[in-house]
Order: sequence, then structure tokens, then C-alpha cells
Amino acid sequence: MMNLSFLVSFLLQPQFQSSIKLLVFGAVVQAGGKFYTWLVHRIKFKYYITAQFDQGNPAYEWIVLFLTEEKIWNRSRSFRVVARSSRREWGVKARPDTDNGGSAEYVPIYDEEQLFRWRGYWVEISRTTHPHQRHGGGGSNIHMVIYTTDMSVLSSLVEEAKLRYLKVSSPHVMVHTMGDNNSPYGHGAAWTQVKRKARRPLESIILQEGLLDSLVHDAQEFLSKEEWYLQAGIPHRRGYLLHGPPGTGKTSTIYALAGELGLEIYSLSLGSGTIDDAILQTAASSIPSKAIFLIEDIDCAFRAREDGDPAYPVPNSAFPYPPPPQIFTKKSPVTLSGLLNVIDGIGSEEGKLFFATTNYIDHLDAALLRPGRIDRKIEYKLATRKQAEALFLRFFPQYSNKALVASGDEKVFDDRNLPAIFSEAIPEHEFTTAELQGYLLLYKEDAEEAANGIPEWVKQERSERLEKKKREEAAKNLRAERFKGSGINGANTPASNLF
Ligand SMILES: Nc1ncnc2c1ncn2[C@@H]1O[C@H](COP(=O)(O)OP(=O)(O)OP(=O)(O)O)[C@@H](O)[C@H]1O
Repeated sequence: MMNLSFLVSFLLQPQFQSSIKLLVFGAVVQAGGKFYTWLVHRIKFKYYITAQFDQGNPAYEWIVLFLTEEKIWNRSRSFRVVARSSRREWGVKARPDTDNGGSAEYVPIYDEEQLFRWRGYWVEISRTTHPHQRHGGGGSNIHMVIYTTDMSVLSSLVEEAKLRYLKVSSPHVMVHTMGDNNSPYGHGAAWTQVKRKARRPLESIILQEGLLDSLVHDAQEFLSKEEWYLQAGIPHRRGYLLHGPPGTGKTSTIYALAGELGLEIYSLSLGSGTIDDAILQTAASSIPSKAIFLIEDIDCAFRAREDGDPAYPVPNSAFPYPPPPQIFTKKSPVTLSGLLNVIDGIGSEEGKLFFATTNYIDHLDAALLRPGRIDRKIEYKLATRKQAEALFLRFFPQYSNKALVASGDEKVFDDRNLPAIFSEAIPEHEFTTAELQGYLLLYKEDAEEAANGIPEWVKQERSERLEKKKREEAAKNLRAERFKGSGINGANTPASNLF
């Protein structure tokens, strides 16, 4: 009895009642919080659209530019600072008063979520990175949440992003390349690097007469005939193979053509040895239409080993040595069937110009060269005298006939026709345009010296080549001697394996 009355008096105490009220209030607040979260989630789930942009896909580039222009990341307090280069980095302006903001790019570490309004809609952005992602769309993704149920808002945003991207990139040629081992986005990620190159004028490419014009005309006609291809049931794609010695202008031609036609380039090299069938497939399938797909050194998919030396014998008691690690030359992991699949697959995407380059057309399989895969083969040769003269005039345009007539200095032209002096000293088809360009760069301030010095340069180059040939012969003989009787064609083993 005594205990009960004590309990009742305890319960009636004001301090106890206050504690209970506090407890109930806390529970209500907590439940309210949980309900709010639940409700927000329900609303979000019902009333939002999500989109993901994968690095390596062109749409990722559009959206990053869009977010940069909208200054979404400007509140960021962490930056990656990289020296300004032709490589595309969507940095924020460090100094709003200048156009290019100095010598470095300030690229925000985009990892914090950001919320902003766009045309009256709330949009939330976040980014995740996967440093070791190998296949499937690159190493970084942007996630977008738009608080609306109207899909057209998303598509308007993406279209606007694309238009802005095209506007920004139009004065340049955008060259997309694959990530590599040093890429911050991981090995093998597709198209993770974008370089902005100044457009190269077509006139700066010096080829045999008519060749460049016919190529430009061919590509222009192809791009304008989409409807015709559709009607005829022919895949709207065209393949070109540019072949010839290194330094004769194959890559430069493609870049200049891309600038002329306003196309972006997606370029990879099979010579890098890091691209296999799966990566090639991923890369090819994420190229947008109306773009150039360029495969450099395509012969690397065919070459088993340099000069086709016989198979290296399995080590045995008579010959217990394992194969030298470098006996195999750069052989791309891409297989012929993988390559053909990709080239044929380009047909399903409309408006693609496919370019391949090689220094060794003879290494290519006939299956690759058939029309439908390669529609035009263009041979690049060592420089002719005419090309040498044109190159000289590119360096010294003041010596062109026209310029001299205009300046009233025709006498100088008669006495000292420097372009002719230069070109006549150059033997036909012996040097590459790149070699001649390298020479002219040494004398870019002095046309007279450039023209006068060329006979001596030719003599020196010839003697250096002869010396090199002799050294190579000697090394080849030494290799053959060392491997005599081993069953190996040691002549083809790199010298580094012998010592
Ligand atoms: N025909 C050319 N006209 C103008 N410039 C040229 C020409 N050939 C070479 N060059 C110059 O030489 C350099 C190398 O040229 P480019 O890379 O286009 O040669 P390439 O044939 O593609 O070589 P590789 O087979 O090694 O890729 C560039 O700086 C380019 O400007």
C-alpha cells in the first residue's frame, strides 16, 4: 500500500512529467524525420529522371562542357592543376578577367554532389570514378537526376549540351584517343583523352597533284549522299587506306580533311600493343556518326613477326635456351577476325568515314582490302622535286612567283630562283616530306641559306644512311653467326638479345 502511494506521488511529480513529454516529443520528431525521408524518396522515385554519362562516350564530353559553362563546379574547393596543353581539360576559369586564365588548367575534383536549377527544373549531379575499369565505357561516370517526369527535359538538356560542344569545338579538330596505362582513368578505357588541334589548312598538305582534291571531293560526296545509300541498301560508310613510308603526310592529310569537313577524329593505333579485340569493339561502338574513325598502323594486326623468321624451337637438351623475350616484334593482340568484325560493324552506324594507315601494305590480308571495307587505297610516296619546291614555298611564301611579281622584284626572281635551286638539288623519291621539313626548319629565317645548303645536306644524309646500312648488315651477320646450327634465323633476332 505504502509502495503504491509512493509510485503515484512519483508519477505526479512535475519533473517526471516533463521527462515523459520530452521522450514522447523525441520519438515523434524521430518518426517524423523517418517519414519525411520515406516521403522524399517516394516523391523522388515517382517524380525524377536519372541519366548516366559514361566517360569514353561522346555524350560525356558534351555534358562536362555544359556543366562547366553553367559554372556548376565553381563552388568546388579542390582542384587538379595541370599545365595548359592541347589536351582537353574542362577546367574552371581561375581568373574571370582573362580569356585563357594563364598557363595552367584548374580542373575541379568533381566528386561532390551539386544541385542547380536549369530552365526551372532542379537538377542534381554527382560523379564517380573507377580507376581500374577496363572495358565498358571508361573510368568515370556522371549521374544526373532531374526532378521532373517529363523525358523531354532530359533530351533538351542533352541537345543543348551537344550544340554548345559543337560550337566550342568548331574552330578546332577534336581528336579522341584511347586511355593508356598512364591515364588517370585506367588502362584500356575508351576515348578518355581528347585533344584540341588547330585546324590545318588543306593547302599546307603537299601531295601529288590532284590527289588531295580528289580525296576531299570523294569524302564530301559520300557525306552528302546519305539518302542515296539508304535507297540503294548500301551501308553508308566509306573506307580509305593511306599507305606509304613514314613521314609522307598520311596522318596530316586525315587531320586536315577532318578540319575541312568539320568532323571529329576517333583515333587509335594498333602499334601500341595495348588494344585487343574487346577494347577495339567497345571503342568502335561508341563513335558517333559523322565522325572519322582512324586506325593507325593497321598492319600490326597482321604481322606475326618482322621478316617472317621461322618458329622459335621449343627448348630441348640440344638447345636449352628459352626464346629471347624480344624476338617477337610488336604484334597487336587484335585478331584479323576481330578487326574485320569491327570494320564491318561500322556499317551499322551511319555516316562514318573509316581511315586506316600503314607503312606496309603488303602485310595486309586481302580480306581487309576488299571494297566495302577499303573503298579507296591511296599511296604516299617519297617527295618529288615538285613537292620539295612547294614545301620551300610554304616556308618562304615571299619567293612565290606571284609574291615577287606583286612586289615588283622580278629581277631577284630571275637571278636567284631559290625554290628552283632548292628543289633541283633534291633527288626524286629519296627523302620524305617530313625529312625535308626538318631541314627547312633549321633555316626558317634564311631562304638563301636553305637553298644553298641543300646539296651538302643531301650528301651528308646519303653518307649517314650508308653507314647505318653497314652497321645493320654487320649486326645481322653477327646474329646469324651466333645462332648457326640452332635452327633459328638469328639474323632477325634483335641485337639486344645477343649481348
Ligand atoms: N605531304 C606532306 N605535306 C605536308 N607536310 C607533311 C607531308 N608529309 C609529312 N609532312 C610533315 O611531316 C610530319 C609527319 O607527317 P605525318 O605524321 O602526316 O606522316 P605519316 O605519313 O602519317 O607518318 P607515319 O606513317 O609515321 O604515321 C608532319 O609534321 C607533317 O607536317
